[in-house]
Amino acid sequence: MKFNTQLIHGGNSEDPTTGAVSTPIYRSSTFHQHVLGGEPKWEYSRTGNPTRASLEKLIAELEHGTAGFAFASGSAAIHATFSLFSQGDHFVVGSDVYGGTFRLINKVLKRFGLEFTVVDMQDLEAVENAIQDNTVAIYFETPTNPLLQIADIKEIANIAKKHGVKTIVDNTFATPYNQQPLTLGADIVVHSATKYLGGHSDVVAGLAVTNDNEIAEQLAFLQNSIGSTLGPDDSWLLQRGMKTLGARMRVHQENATAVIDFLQNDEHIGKIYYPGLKNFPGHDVAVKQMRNFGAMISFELRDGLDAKKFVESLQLIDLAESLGGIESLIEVPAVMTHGSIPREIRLQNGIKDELIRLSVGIEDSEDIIADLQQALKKLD
Ligand SMILES: Cc1ncc(COP(=O)(O)O)c(C=O)c1O
Ligand SMILES: N[C@@H](CCSC[C@H](N)C(=O)O)C(=O)O
Repeated sequence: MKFNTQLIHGGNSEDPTTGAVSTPIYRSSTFHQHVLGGEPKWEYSRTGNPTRASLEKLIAELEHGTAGFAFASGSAAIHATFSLFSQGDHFVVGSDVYGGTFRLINKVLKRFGLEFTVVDMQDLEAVENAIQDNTVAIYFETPTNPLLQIADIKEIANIAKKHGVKTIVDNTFATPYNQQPLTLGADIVVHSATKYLGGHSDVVAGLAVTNDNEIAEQLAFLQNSIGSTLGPDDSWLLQRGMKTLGARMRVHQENATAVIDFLQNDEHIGKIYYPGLKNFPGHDVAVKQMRNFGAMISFELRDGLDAKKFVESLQLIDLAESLGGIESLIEVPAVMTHGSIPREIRLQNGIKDELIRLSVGIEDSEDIIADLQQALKKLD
């Protein structure tokens, strides 16, 4: 089955009891057991729920994994993934990651004895040099949030394999439509499904996928033990949203291409961060490992222009934290999504105070561009 067909017919596309073509919402916390001490397929909804199971099967299929796990948020999926490891274990992590992931690592996981070395994932030599005797995994986003940096998944996974460590990729920005890290050698993929997968800014959810049976068994255990699972209503809503991922991504892409063209030719715009640009550092790797470049764009205004005035002047594009929804969203990472990273670390990693991040939606591109244009004119 090809990708778009899989989106629609994957998972448990037909309910075994009724034949319903939309997976029913099994809104039951527990399930009747016919014999005492048997091994029922369903026993309790934290352990397993048929609606959630359909979604988990679907994401496993889309990412070419063998098992998928749905969580209450992307952060919960990442937390459960790090919970595979133990006190004293060391990780090499990408220097540009979502602010909440930075916070989880520094304010939570370190307290439980996990150790981290932060590395620019574009520098393969630095990645390999950061591996220690107690390193257990390499964790990174590609493209990254918010600088859109590209890491070479295949090369990093090869380094990881050489040293007997796991590769974990946050695939939120690319989605399995644009990139499938497990096929490039990664061991675990995590998602904030709140973003493109859900696609409509109406659900907070997280997913993890692996193709390693041992990891899958442990993740199932952790998902049940920690208990940060996705409920049946949100599981249904997420799977419903995912059915149109391919169709949405095509329009996101078309619009992003038009917006990039506009930004490149507007006199108010300074540096643009977008892997589709030929002179962008990760462009060649992106061409190699992605179907297309996605619809996340970061940029700076020309020196001296007021980013706050610009984002507050937008009328169609929402000033809001999040991305990947059908509506265009804009934000200033230093103040919003990456505010939990201390300023000096943000600056060290290349996130300037005035950096602007745009999630290009699927409205008519002319309207998105007209809105950007009128807000930029206000800066004259
Ligand atoms: C790349 C990335 N990973 C993980 C997360 C965490 O996801 P969630 O907000 O669903 O917890 C986010 C955003 O929140 C993100 O942008
Ligand atoms: N205020 C929230 C930040 C949410 S950011 C959501 C998303 N990852 C994005 O990058 O837009 C928090 O502090 O957790």
